[in-house]
Amino acid sequence: MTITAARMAAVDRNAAALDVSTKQLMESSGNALAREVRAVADSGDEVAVVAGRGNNGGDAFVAARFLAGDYDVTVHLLGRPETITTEIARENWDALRAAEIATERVLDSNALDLGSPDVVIDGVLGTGVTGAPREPERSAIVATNDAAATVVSVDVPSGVDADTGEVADVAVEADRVVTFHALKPGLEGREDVTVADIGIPEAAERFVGPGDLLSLSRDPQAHKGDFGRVMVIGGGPYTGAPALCAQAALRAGADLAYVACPDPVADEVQGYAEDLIVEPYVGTRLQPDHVEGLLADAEARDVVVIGPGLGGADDTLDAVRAFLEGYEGKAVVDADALQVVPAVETDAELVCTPHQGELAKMGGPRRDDWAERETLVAEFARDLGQTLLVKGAYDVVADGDATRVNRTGNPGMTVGGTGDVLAGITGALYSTQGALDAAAIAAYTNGTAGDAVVEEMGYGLLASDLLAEIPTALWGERR
Ligand SMILES: NC(=O)C1=CN([C@@H]2O[C@H](COP(=O)(O)OP(=O)(O)OC[C@H]3O[C@@H](n4cnc5c(N)ncnc54)[C@H](O)[C@@H]3O)[C@@H](O)[C@H]2O)[C@H](O)CC1
Ligand SMILES: [K+]
Repeated sequence: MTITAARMAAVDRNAAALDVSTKQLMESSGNALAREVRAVADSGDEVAVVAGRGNNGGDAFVAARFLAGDYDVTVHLLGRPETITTEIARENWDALRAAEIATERVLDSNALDLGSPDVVIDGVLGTGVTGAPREPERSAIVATNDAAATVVSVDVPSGVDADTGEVADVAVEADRVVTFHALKPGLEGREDVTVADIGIPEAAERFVGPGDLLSLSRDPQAHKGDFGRVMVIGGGPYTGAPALCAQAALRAGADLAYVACPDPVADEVQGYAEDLIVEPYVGTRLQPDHVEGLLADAEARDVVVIGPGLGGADDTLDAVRAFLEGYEGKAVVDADALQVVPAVETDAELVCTPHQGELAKMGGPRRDDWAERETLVAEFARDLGQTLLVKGAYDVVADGDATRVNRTGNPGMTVGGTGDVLAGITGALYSTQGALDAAAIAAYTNGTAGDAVVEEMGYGLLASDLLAEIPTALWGERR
C-alpha cells in the first residue's frame, strides 16, 4: 500500500494527538536510516549528509548523530540554521553542534563541496516538497548525483513529488531509499527501497483524528469561493429533520442550503431558520410525480441529501428510487430513503448514513463485534459500490477500499435529530471532499460538536445545540 504525502501529514498529526510526537517519529526515522547506512558502509567510511531545512533534513541530522562514532560524518546544511523550518529539526541540528559533529553551512548554491565520500545521505527534500527543486537544493541534488558514492535517500529521492510520484527534471538517483511508515508514490515496485516502521500507531490511520481535518484547508485555491450548494430533499411527516439537516450544512460551510419539501410544511421549515431556501412542491409527502422537477433542480446543486423526515410511505420510497435512478451526482442518503439503495440502479455516488437498525434493513451486517463489524461494513460497502457511514458508539466509515473509525461523540447524542445534523454536515463536506473523507470528517465533527455541548452544559442536549458548535469543531481550536 502506498500513502500520499497529504495522507502522511494527516497520519502524522493524528499520531501527535495520540501522544506520539513528531519528534519521537523523527528519532525512529533517523535510527532506521542509520541502520541502512551501516548496511552499505564500512567502519571509518566517509559519510556526507546533505540536508535541507525541513524535517527530511531533520531525519538526516538524527542519523548523523547515530553514525558519528563509527564513521567520518560531515553534515552539509543547505542554508542558515535560523532558516530551518521546524523546531524539531532545529533541535536535532543543535544536538549535532553540541556534540561537535562536523557541520557545514551551504550559503551559496555553488559552495557545496562534498569531497569524496563513500556514502551520501540525501536529506534534501521529502514529503514537504512543492514543485520542482529550486536553488540551492537543485545544485545539491546535482552534486549528490556527481559523487562517486552510494547514495541513500531519506523517505523519497529528492526531486520526486511524494503526492504524485512525478520525477522532476533534476532528481536524486538513489542506490537505496529508506522510506517511513509506508511506500510513497513513485516507489512502488523498486527493489532498492526499505519501508521502515517508525512507531506510528495503527490507531493514527484507523481512527479519524485532527489530522483528517487538514485536507479542509490544504488547497484553498482548489475550491475558491465555492463551498457548495446543498439540496435537502426531506420533510413531510416530519419538519424538524430537513431544517436541522440544511442548517448543519450551512454551519459546515455550504454556501447555500435548499430544502425541497411538501408545501403544507414549507412555512414551518422556513420558520426554523430564515437562512434556508425553501422550495415547496404540491402535496403532503414526496411522490413519484415530484421527481422530474427535483431532478431538474438538483442539476444546479453540488450535493443532494435525501431522506431526512421524508417518512417511509410506499409511494415516497418509489419516488426516492426514481430520483436515484435519474440522478448522476453526489448524494447523501439517510433515514427511510436508505432501504431503497441496495436494489436501485444508479449512477449517483452515494454516501449512505444508516444506524445499526437501518443497516440491517438494507440487508447489511447485524453483528456487533467491533473488529468483525469493521470488516463486515467494508464488505457491504464493496458489494453496494457506495460509501457507508454506519453510526454507533464508534462510527464505521468504509468505501470498500479504506475503512475509518470515529470515536468522538457521547451517549447524549442518541437524542432525535443528531443523525439529521450529521447528514447535513456530510452533504456540505462532500461538495469539496471525496466521499470517504467527507463522511469521516463529518462523523468526527458531529461527535466533537456533541462533546463540546455536553462539556458546556451536561447531558440533555438537543440536536439543535450541535449547530453552533460545528464551525469550531471543523475550523476552531478544538481540532
Ligand atoms: N510524516 C511523518 O510522520 C514524519 C516525517 N518525517 C520526515 O519529514 C519529511 C517531511 O518534512 P517537511 O518538513 O514537511 O518537508 P521537507 O523536509 O520535505 O521539505 C520542506 C523544506 O523544503 C523547502 N522546499 C519545498 N519545496 C521545495 C522546492 N521545490 N525546492 C526547494 N526547496 C523546497 C521548504 O521550504 C522547506 O524548507 C518526510 O519526508 C520525512 O522525511 C519525520 O521523520 C517525522 C515523521
Ligand atoms: K530525500
